[in-house]
Amino acid sequence: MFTMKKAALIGCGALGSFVAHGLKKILSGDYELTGVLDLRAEAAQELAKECDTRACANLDELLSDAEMIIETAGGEVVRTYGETVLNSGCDLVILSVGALSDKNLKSALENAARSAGKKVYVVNGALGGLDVLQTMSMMAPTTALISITKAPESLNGAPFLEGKGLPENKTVKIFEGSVDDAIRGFPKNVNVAVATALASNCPDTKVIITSVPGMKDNKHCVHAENGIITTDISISSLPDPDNPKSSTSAAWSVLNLLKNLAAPVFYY
Ligand SMILES: NC(=O)C1=CN([C@@H]2O[C@H](COP(=O)(O)OP(=O)(O)OC[C@H]3O[C@@H](n4cnc5c(N)ncnc54)[C@H](OP(=O)(O)O)[C@@H]3O)[C@@H](O)[C@H]2O)C=CC1
Ligand SMILES: O=C([O-])CC(=O)C(=O)O
Repeated sequence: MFTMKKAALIGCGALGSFVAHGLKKILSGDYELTGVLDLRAEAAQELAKECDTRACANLDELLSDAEMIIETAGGEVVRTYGETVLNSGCDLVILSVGALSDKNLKSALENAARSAGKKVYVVNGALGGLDVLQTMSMMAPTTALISITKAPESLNGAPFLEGKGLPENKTVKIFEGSVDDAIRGFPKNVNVAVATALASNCPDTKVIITSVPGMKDNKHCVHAENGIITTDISISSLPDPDNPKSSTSAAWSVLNLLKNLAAPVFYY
């Protein structure tokens, strides 16, 4: 039986705020939001006030009253806090799955989760269909390609672009290469690519990133094959009004995971 769970959140930006409000509005029967933490103390204080919870000053304070930590902050938080969260006896929900492209970090988190008897949950995020990719990889070796298309303002600022702005008047393919190079070059844009590679167990997943001026949606298309199943997953979703790099659907996928964990029937 699922009993009321104490959930706390790291990262009070666009998606974290959406998740915190969603927890209060639609999941308050199953989850209590016990605290929020952000690098910017004022962001945490504002969200805490809006959601009637604690603004915590550090991780220890956040962990002091939590059974689950939801990361909506960025890969660095997964790297620096992940093991501590699990060792403290909390489950960890990860949005910045790009961090798991680091194999050492991934196995350290797996080991910590196993020893603590806790789980790391990787959400579908702005994509979807990770279950299909994982099922395919169980059946047979799977190959995958992901094509990511966004407007220039959703991509500008990525380290790969080295400060250069993308053209506002023409479509440009700006990247074609490996998942590891993609997440290094676009850490806030291609978490979906790392999720694809991990779920399909295809480290050679190819990534294509295209900038399309005037594009309204963030679009993610995965093509995967294993000789038995061929799948095409295509998701277009609106950028978050507070952060055009991120799709609000990614925050919804966190809420949906939490809903599934609390429900008697799990739509996996
Ligand atoms: N899996 C998926 O499909 C998707 C994953 N993502 C991931 O989700 C993350 C959050 O997205 P979004 O909400 O749009 O990003 P935002 O930049 O709007 O919010 C991130 C927040 O986390 C804070 N933060 C950063 N580092 C730390 C830290 N060490 N401790 C506490 N707080 C910290 C930031 O503070 P500050 O502003 O000071 O840096 C900021 O307030 C992205 O970075 C990306 O990695 C996003 C979209 C889809
Ligand atoms: O939200 C999106 O469109 C996808 C994204 O930023 C990511 O995968 O990092």
